[in-house]
Amino acid sequence: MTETATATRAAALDVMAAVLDEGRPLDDAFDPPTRALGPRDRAFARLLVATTLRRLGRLDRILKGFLDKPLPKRASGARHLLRLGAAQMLFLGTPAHAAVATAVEAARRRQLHPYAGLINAVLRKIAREGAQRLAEIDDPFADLPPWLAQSWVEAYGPETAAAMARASSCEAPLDLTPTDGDAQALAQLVGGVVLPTGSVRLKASGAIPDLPGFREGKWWVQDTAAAQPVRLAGPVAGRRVLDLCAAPGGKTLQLASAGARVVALDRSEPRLARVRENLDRTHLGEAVTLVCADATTWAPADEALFDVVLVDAPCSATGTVRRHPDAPWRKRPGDAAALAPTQDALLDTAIRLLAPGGVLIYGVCSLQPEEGAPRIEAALARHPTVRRNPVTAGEAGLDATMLTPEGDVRLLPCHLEAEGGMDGFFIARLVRP
Ligand SMILES: C[S@@+](CC[C@H](N)C(=O)[O-])C[C@H]1O[C@@H](n2cnc3c(N)ncnc32)[C@H](O)[C@@H]1O
Repeated sequence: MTETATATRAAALDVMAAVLDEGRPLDDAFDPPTRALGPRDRAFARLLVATTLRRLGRLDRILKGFLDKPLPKRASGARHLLRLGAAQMLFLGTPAHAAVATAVEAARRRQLHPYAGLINAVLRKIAREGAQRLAEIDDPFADLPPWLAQSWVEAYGPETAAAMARASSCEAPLDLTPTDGDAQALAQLVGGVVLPTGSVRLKASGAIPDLPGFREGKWWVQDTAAAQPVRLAGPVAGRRVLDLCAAPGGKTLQLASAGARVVALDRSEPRLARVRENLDRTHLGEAVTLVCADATTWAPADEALFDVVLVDAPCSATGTVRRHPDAPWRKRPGDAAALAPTQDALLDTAIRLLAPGGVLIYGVCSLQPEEGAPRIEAALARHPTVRRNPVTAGEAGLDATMLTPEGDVRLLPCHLEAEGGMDGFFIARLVRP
């Protein structure tokens, strides 16, 4: 077994521990343990951890069946190595002898000697019988924490929730938004397809900066669901637009590229720096003023109101599980409800700063019902100056299955299933007559 193969598994183990034991987001946790690996090993470590997290429920069920008694809490390192080893054999096609040997070596390297024998024995059993056990798991919700699955079943019904769960466990394709608005030309340039919703989709991609047109700023990465809020704002050219939660800037770029004069506000300075980078790369910075402030208390110095206000609110982000497979395991049942006061306060600011005749778009990349329609109902009750402006089928390529009876947009991971799905998103459109 090569030294680098063991180092890659040991690094993957460290990332798993940071995510599952310390609750750190995968994107933050990945870099430090894997920095010393070469690009290929790093890519494999990422694939391995992401696959293990995506299939965690199934892997744990299978492992449980091969353990005589549950592993103690202090053995979490051994548990992660078992999960990683099983994921390699059952989902990544790694030969059994390699998966077992590297797991045992990685255990020794991380001072988990007492568990080396157990890891060896359990992974050998999985090599023999794991595929059969996997085939026997007939549960679409197997890879979601039970509270999350339950919340989807209650909100959407068992059939839709099952389709959402299945779609959420697939890797997300790469969606691009063209800087000049010409999706057909961009699809040709990158070898992608234009979705009914207007984004360009790539089924497979290498490193993003190596794709054609990236360095020239011809596009940015944006899931097609995340591109819908701005598409529903109507014509914005020449209009004064406030993007209240702007970073990292996907929607600010859309607004600027459509000719709006944008104030892009976010409370996080480091995240605003990413908006600046994106604006520089796409040459769209001239039309945008960046503001670092808490949106719930902010007012513009000139006190002028805005024609369009966008609230892409912080949320539990359960609609983005496809690209953040760590998220379900780091979230807790009360997370969505805990964000309601912030979402309400952001809506209050948006309505306070909306000019007569103006449009307000509220969006969250969440599938949790409490972050969607109830926030809008509560805002409408607090502010009789605004009303809903229902979205209709056909707008921005959305079909009737993507709309609620009230005219809000409810995008699900299983929408556009044949094309590879989309993130979950809730969008509401309000106007101040
Ligand atoms: C969902 S993200 C926005 C994504 C962004 N609109 C895009 O399309 O790339 C939510 C953002 O809200 C910001 N945020 C959260 N609370 C805020 C507040 N009280 N004031 C301003 N920004 C806030 C976060 O820093 C985060 O960048």
